[in-house]
Amino acid sequence: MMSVCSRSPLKSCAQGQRHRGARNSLWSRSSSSSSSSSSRRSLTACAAMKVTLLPGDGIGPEIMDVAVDVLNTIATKHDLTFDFTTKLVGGAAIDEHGCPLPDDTLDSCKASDSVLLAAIGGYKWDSLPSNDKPERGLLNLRAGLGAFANLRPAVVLPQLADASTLKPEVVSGVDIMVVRELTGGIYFGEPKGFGVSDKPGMEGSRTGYNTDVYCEKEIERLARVGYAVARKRGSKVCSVDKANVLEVSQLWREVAQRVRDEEFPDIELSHMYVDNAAMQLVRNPKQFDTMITGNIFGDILSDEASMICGSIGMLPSASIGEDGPGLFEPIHGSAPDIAGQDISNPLAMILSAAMMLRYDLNQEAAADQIEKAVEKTLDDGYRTVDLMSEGMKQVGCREMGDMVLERL
Ligand SMILES: NC(=O)C1=CN([C@@H]2O[C@H](COP(=O)(O)OP(=O)(O)OC[C@H]3O[C@@H](n4cnc5c(N)ncnc54)[C@H](O)[C@@H]3O)[C@@H](O)[C@H]2O)C=CC1
Ligand SMILES: CC(C)CC(=O)C(=O)O
Ligand SMILES: [Mg+2]
Repeated sequence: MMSVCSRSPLKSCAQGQRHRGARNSLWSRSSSSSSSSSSRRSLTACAAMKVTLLPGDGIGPEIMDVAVDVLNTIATKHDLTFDFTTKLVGGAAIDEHGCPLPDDTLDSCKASDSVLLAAIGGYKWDSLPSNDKPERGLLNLRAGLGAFANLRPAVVLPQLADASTLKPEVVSGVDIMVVRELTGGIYFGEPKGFGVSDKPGMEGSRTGYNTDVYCEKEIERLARVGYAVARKRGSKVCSVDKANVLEVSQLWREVAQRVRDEEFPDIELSHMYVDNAAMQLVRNPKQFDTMITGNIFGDILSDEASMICGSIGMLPSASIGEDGPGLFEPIHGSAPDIAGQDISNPLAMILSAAMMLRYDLNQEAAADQIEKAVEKTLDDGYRTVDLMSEGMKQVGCREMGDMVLERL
């Protein structure tokens, strides 16, 4: 059975012994499996794995609770020890400390082997100035950890081929890895702000502006991750940009092509404009293997890809840099519209914990076991409301978590 995110592109460390910089060398390995020497080494008992937990806002705390239960259960089965520290981020941190990313939170994350985040944001904080919003806390966390590459696997599990709004024959077998640049582009570019227009005919009208900017080094390092990831998959990469209009995309395309030509000649590379990519994802998603793209395009395309898989509540992600702990989070937000009702889907959160075990903590077997338990739960017909279809058994967030725990 295909596992949700089993084709690990990167591995870094044994339990409690982070190997700084190890990811880079491992990116170029041609294969990874649970019998690799690094995985075997990880099975020997060693120090506790320090993990900072960031439940955040909205549905964040309820899905985090479930994921922590899963991690605690898997720890007993694999003789692992977690040292969890829970910290505030986003709206919860604003309410308590007046800022969305307190130093104490970032310091804890940096001192950890890995970071697990649920989601941030909510209506309550929507009218704050941009730099004070929960979302800025998340962006600064990603930047603070140097987590520039965001891996978002969009895999259609056979159990959920009919859960998508698209036809089963269109989505069955889809297995896409979106590699999104995460610490640059328009979410970070300067100048940004509000002003007054001097455009002819619009003089005096308020303006809002942002800057989409990438330097060559940012594109190069993201492209390298994308190609290395692709090597462990179908060796086929589609780089998505808007080079027919944007200078920043023209540079993106040129650099992506150069890195491929100079360092990854075995990779089949194509380029696609983002508007076409959005359309092609719905028309024929199976044409894609690995996509590399900038921050905003990857944000949007991965939400679109999630619906190919049945629900945004299914997609986990790993955000990684050259060094330091990775950040693992579902791709969805805090879903304030359903928060506090115990109806959210915790599977993306659980699968993010599995990605953390595999990518950051080198616990391949434990990650496999969690993913299999998720698939078995779906096999047995349990569905949260976002995935619900005729003949299935509807469960809430907590109960879905319990079903996964029973199958671990
Ligand atoms: N990484 C993060 O923490 C992110 C935070 N946000 C923030 O989240 C807040 C809400 O943003 P939206 O645009 O509504 O995006 P969202 O992803 O929170 O929700 C979009 C839709 O999907 C549903 N949904 C999301 N996750 C679900 C789950 N696990 N189970 C079932 N249904 C789920 C929601 O109920 C909603 O109808 C905003 O404040 C936004 O800035 C948005 C995206 C990512
Ligand atoms: C703060 C946002 C950029 C979060 C988001 O939508 C995402 O990372 O998917
Ligand atoms: Mg998003």
